[in-house]
Amino acid sequence: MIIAANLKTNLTREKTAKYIAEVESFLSKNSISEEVFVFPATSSLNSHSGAVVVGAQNAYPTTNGAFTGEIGYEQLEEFGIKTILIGHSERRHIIGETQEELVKKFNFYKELGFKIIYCVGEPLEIREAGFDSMMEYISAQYEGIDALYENLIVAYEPVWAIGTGLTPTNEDIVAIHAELKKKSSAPLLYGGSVKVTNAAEVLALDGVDGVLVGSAALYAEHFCTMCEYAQSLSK
Ligand SMILES: O=C[C@H](O)COP(=O)(O)O
Repeated sequence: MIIAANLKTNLTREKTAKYIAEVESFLSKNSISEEVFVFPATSSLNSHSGAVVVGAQNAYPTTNGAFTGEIGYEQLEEFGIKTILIGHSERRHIIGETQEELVKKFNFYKELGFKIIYCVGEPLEIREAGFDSMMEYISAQYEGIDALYENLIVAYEPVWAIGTGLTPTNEDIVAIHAELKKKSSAPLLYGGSVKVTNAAEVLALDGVDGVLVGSAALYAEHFCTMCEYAQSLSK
């Protein structure tokens, strides 16, 4: 299974290094062989070797150049980063990235062979419009994306469940994942208010190949416990 921590705009470089070391040591002591990813803030990226795969939360589709405030492949390559999150709801809805921009980013990092965790998910008003409208909205987020890309992982994250403590019902997660599995056979993660208290339940659901965790992952101990749950449930 796949357990991913998105640290968002949290933790300093020093605290991130400690965090990754703690997770690494836990995985090793407990012989955990699940796929574990950590996405630190850009300023905390660093080279890492071990079981934890460190990825970028974002990067611009360029090797280098005049793109003030952005980083490109050259800055990722320095640290051996070959994994990237694309399409996270905070990038879509807060930063305002369009599908067209995400497609460019996807294609650029795909060409470089990156592992891509591509996020999709609907806001509350779309969810309230019913299942068909919701699936139509999510389908549009697959437009221009190579769903057959061999290094693709998809994360379904309802926008209204992110950082809110709200989650869809288990039945809803299973139903939506079943629909999304028709679009891509890539591993499919669930994200949105996954905590140490519900992670085992979510991980056990049909069609859930792992979780993408934000707030709760900031506690290394909680994140490690989720990795342990994944190991014991491994399917
Ligand atoms: O990338 C992670 C998701 O945005 C989930 O965040 P959350 O666990 O704080 O709800």
